[in-house]
Amino acid sequence: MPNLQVVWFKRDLRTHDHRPLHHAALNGPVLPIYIVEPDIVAADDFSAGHWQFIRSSLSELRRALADLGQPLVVRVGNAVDTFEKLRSDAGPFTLWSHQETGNRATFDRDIDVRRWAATSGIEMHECRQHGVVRGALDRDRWAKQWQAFMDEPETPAPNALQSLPVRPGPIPTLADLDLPRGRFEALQAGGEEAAHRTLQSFLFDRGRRYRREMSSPVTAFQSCSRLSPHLCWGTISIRTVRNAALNRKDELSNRSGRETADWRKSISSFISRLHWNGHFIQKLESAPRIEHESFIPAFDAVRENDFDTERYEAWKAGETGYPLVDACMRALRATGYLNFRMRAMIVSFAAYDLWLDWRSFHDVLARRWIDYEPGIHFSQLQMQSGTTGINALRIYNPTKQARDLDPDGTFIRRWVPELRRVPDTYIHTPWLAPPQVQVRSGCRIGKQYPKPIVRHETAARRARKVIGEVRKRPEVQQQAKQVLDQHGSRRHRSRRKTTQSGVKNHRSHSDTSGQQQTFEF
Ligand SMILES: Cc1cc2nc3c(=O)[nH]c(=O)nc-3n(C[C@H](O)[C@H](O)[C@H](O)COP(=O)(O)OP(=O)(O)OC[C@H]3O[C@@H](n4cnc5c(N)ncnc54)[C@H](O)[C@@H]3O)c2cc1C
Repeated sequence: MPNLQVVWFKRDLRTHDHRPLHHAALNGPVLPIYIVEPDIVAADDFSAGHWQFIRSSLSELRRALADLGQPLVVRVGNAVDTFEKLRSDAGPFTLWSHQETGNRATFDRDIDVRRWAATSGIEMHECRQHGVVRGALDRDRWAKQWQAFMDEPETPAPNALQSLPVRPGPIPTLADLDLPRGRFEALQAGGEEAAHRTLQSFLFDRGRRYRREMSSPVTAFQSCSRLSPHLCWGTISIRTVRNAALNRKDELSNRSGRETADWRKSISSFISRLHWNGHFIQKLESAPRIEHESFIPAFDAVRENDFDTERYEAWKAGETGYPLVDACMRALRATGYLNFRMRAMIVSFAAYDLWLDWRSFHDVLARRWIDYEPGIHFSQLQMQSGTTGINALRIYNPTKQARDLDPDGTFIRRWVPELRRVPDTYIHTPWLAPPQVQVRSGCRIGKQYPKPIVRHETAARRARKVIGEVRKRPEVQQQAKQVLDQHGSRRHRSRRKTTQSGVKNHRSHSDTSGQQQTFEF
């Protein structure tokens, strides 16, 4: 009897383009397993929303694998203990999984599993995912390596799996895991089928105006791909998404007309963002310390003693008095989603206007993003908080963002019902509405809706000064050069310009739509 092949599913809940599954099936009977790890579920960065998405994905994966012959097995417990029990029950096996670039807990867990495998006679194979490069990294060649990885053929799901005498085990509910029901209203559905439907509807229906509409919260929920939770929990591979986008681009190349031109630009913008996915995850892979420490450690001292509970709670609850910030925080809580620009704005507001350390609020966002991808999350939080040392400071003015991106207050009124009847003139600055207007619209400032908890202009001026001074220090400039060498994108080098601190920096540039700035570093 050939050796048992165990496929360990983690953030890769699919059958198509799943190399561990494909290779395992070529080598013997396959036991597909997902391990629910209580320590990881109980951590500050895990939420009921995540579990809802994962759970629906697991149910579908179980059905898909059952159709092939062997349903997904689910166990609750520590990974090493689970594998050790399997070894003592079933004898030695070969273990297959994807490499994972996760948080510290999963990083340590993977080290433990590797160590256990090495000392237990278990052959273990970890396949690449996301185009991230493990081990020694030459950033100059990274883009080429990413490209080569993406150009490799997609692997099909196996035709059939041998049925094994093993109890599948229940997939725990939220209650089983002691996870409080979130206040979600419209969470995206998990599963491989939903991922493919989402991809198709974006490429052939919703995505035409993506390039122009990606930054406004009014349009982004519909016009952006919405593939992020699927990419982050692996219900579709980034290679499959990229190939589908490239095919669509080819198909459009033979056509003309305005609509086609819109489509072409949108698909090109989308493809470049897929590249960023790996680019950002690579930073955490290369420097796991950025989960707990700023890229430039000197920035850790800048805000760490200034935590203000009242400000933090107001931001978290969507009660800051700035309508677009509050609408975003509430929309995120209800849907698990925000588009890039709004994510950047709420972080900028927390970090600069409220002067909160990114480490003090990262977990709220991690729990709320349904697409929590640690590599992107930590890199972006730090970029938007000014702690990388190499990016131009971008302090978003929340009132200007609101006027530009939600001019008539559609999004604000949807998520901040207190402001529903406030006239257009005051929807972005309700605190300026005369008392009689406040009474008429049923929204008195300080009663039904708070007055702004900080003055943006004053806070932004102070933040720019403090961060600018730190950046001028010679040791910080030295560290910034190292950060750029280790993590900086090698694309668009010619666009870099020298900043006031002397550090080579990326100039932020806009899509021709003038909407979303591209932030690569
Ligand atoms: C503070 C902050 C935290 C973020 N945290 C996450 C996170 O935890 N998980 C996550 O997937 N994205 C994160 N992003 C990046 C980005 O906002 C989301 O990828 C995007 O909004 C997801 O929506 P979409 O799939 O509709 O995106 P689309 O615009 O349709 O993009 C398609 C895909 O490209 C990738 N992508 C797009 N923009 C970026 C970017 N700026 N950086 C890296 N990859 C990108 C994502 O995989 C995304 O799903 C964060 C951004 C900020 C500012």
